[in-house]
Order: sequence, then C-alpha cells, then structure tokens
Amino acid sequence: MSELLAVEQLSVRRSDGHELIHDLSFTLAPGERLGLIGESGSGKSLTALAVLGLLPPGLTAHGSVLLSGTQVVGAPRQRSDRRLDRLRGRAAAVVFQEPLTALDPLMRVGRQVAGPIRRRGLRGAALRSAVLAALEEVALPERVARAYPHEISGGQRQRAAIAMALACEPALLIADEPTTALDVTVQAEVLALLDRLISARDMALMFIGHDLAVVAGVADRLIVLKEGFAVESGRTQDIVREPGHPYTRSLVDSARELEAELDRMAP
Ligand SMILES: Nc1ncnc2c1ncn2[C@@H]1O[C@H](COP(=O)(O)OP(=O)(O)OP(=O)(O)O)[C@@H](O)[C@H]1O
Repeated sequence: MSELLAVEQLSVRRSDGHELIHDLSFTLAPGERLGLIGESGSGKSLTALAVLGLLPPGLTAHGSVLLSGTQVVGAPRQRSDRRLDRLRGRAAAVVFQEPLTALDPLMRVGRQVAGPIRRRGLRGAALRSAVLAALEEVALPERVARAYPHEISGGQRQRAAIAMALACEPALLIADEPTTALDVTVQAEVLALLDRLISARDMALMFIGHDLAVVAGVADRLIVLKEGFAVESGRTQDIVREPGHPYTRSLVDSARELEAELDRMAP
C-alpha cells in the first residue's frame, strides 16, 4: 500500500443523526498535493479534522480513514488519544487560518517552537540551535524567538505556526485556509514559503481554501466540496480548463472575472 492517506466513504454526523459530510472518498500518495475547495460551510475543515481524529465533541465520523497505516476512523475499537497524538505530529501536522489557534499567547515563540523539536529528543544547545534553524527556515529573524505572539505581525505568527508544524517532520501537512487572514502581499509570501518548504521536504499537502486562484496555484489535484458532497474531483488543470459541475464552473468563472478585473486595473 503506497498511500499516505486513504479516506473511504467518510461521513460526519451530528448527534441528532444529521449528516454534514457525505460519503467522501479520496487518497493521497506521499509528496502529492491535494486541494479541497468550496464555499463557507461546505465541509472542508470538518474533513481535515476527521482525518486527524480531531472532530469536536458532538460530531462523529463514519467510514474509514487510514493515515500512515493507522486507522483513525473505522478502527475496531477507539484508538487511544496518546496514540493519535503521536500520529499527529509525525504523520500529519496542521496549520490553521488563525495562527493563534496553534500559538499560546503567554509563551515566547522560541519556547513554543521548541515543544515539538524536544519531542524528537533534542535538549540544551542542540535544541536551541534547532529552534533557531527552524525559525530561519521560515525566514523569521532570531529575535522572534524571544518575542510573545502579540509582539510580532500576523504574517510572522503564521510563519511561526508553520515552523511548529514542520518541526514534527510530518509526511503530510494540512493547511486550512493558511493565508486567508493575511494581507494580500503577505499571503503571497507565505504561499511561496509553504511551496518551497513542501517541495524541499517532499511532503504531501492537503490545502484547504475557498479561493480557486489560490488553491489551484498550489494543488495538483482538486476536490470540489458543496454542502458536504464532493461534486467534482480530478487534476487541477483539467478542472480549471473544463469544469464539469455547474458549481465548479461558477468558481472558475468568478476567478476568471477577478483576473480580468485586475488586468484592467493594472497600470
Ligand atoms: N461542532 C459543530 N457542530 C455542529 N455543526 C458543525 C460543527 N462544526 C461545523 N459544523 C457544520 O458543518 C458544516 C461544515 O462546516 P466546516 O467548518 O467544515 O465548513 P468549511 O467548508 O470549512 O467552512 P469555512 O470555509 O467557513 O471554514 C457547516 O454547516 C457547519 O455549520
């Protein structure tokens, strides 16, 4: 089995039985880049959380999710939290839209980045230099290690959150709207950084977004989600060139209109 992630007939339900994700199936091979695209509420984040075994209380996942050989959903008995904790970090790490989800506001950035690196067994001077190297990799200056999250910019906070996610050396990075909360220029820088780091480490990527231009720019393959259903999936270039579903067509048309508008505005 060469897949890093195999999702089969995944559904997510509320405790009253109402289904939020319906029968979703896909696989992800090592090094592959998959984009999940859809409007707000289409089920992108719940899919990511289900894959990580992190659904909020009151929601349950059904079907099967196999991540790096571990059954996250559909195990004969519930996996222990510790086991899933170890799997997260090592097999898959996540970067959220809001970097403060990952960062503790009361702890200096360096100590936070040190957390996952310490789990690799590093201590003392080796740990300190690994933290600085991790910050340097995401183009953050050394002084950021001593800063608290509120003392740095939103873009720098997201870079710190990326450094923490990558410090676990995961085989899969899940990026859930990682640039949506950032200014447009900072967005482009963070996307370029992610692209570079993922290529250098040959990691797989699950990139979640609502903006087709952004998602298509990073993903080789797309799944288009609407109201919890995968309405279309395939190679990015095929979908963008020839969208099959009316909803995908509307996404492609509005991305094109925006592009044309920007062209007209260009000096
Ligand atoms: N904890 C929860 N309890 C009940 N329903 C939920 C819960 N979390 C999400 N939902 C519902 O599940 C559906 C999918 O939500 P999800 O957060 O996955 O959407 P999304 O595509 O990620 O949207 P966004 O782009 O706004 O983040 C929505 O209808 C949402 O209201």
